[in-house]
Amino acid sequence: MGFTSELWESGAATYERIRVHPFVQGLTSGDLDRAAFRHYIAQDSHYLREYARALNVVAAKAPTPEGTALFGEHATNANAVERALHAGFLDELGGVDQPASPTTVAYTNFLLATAHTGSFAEGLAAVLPCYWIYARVGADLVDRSSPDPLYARWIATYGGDGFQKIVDDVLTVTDRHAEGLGPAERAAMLHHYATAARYEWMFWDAAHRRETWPIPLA
Ligand SMILES: Cc1ncc(CN)c(N)n1
Repeated sequence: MGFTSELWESGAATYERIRVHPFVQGLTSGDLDRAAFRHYIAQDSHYLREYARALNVVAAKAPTPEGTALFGEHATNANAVERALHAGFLDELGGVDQPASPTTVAYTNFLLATAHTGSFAEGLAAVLPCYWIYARVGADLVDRSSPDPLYARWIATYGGDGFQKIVDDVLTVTDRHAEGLGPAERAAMLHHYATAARYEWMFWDAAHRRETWPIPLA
């Protein structure tokens, strides 16, 4: 691996905190409160809609036709495949109509702002933790899976070879693109990656706390 190993290092301490977070540990032990999982899935539906938008912006800025096709396809997947998975969960858990939480809004605004205002490299670094951290969490949990069939399904999705292949493709694009970048752009990538990794921790934590807005809309 090339520059992506530096990116991973910039979020490694955050990843360790994600790995031991009670939400993540509760998925594999089966002890996670179903209400927290339901909250997470509902928030993730909001998240994925905006994430797909950010991916489409990254796709538009990609310097090669292959890059444009790859991220465009992933945007479609985030909208279609992952959201269909979530719809299945919500069917079983009971649908929930909740507004995007403060953490969901902050994370998705960060992704969209970085993708729109930054270079291709910057947008790429911002969207990368969403891919990579989920693949790592899935890989860490897949052997133990979960006694809860719903959580086992979630773990199998992100711990499976199909998701890993998607992530490997993005890591290859990232390493290749980073070869031609100077120190300033690499530093910006490290910063955006580490920021998005922290938002990933916050997303699990917000679901665990079932975060809502402290003040309702009037
Ligand atoms: C918050 C979040 N981060 C990552 C993923 C995996 N695509 C997701 N579904 N949700």
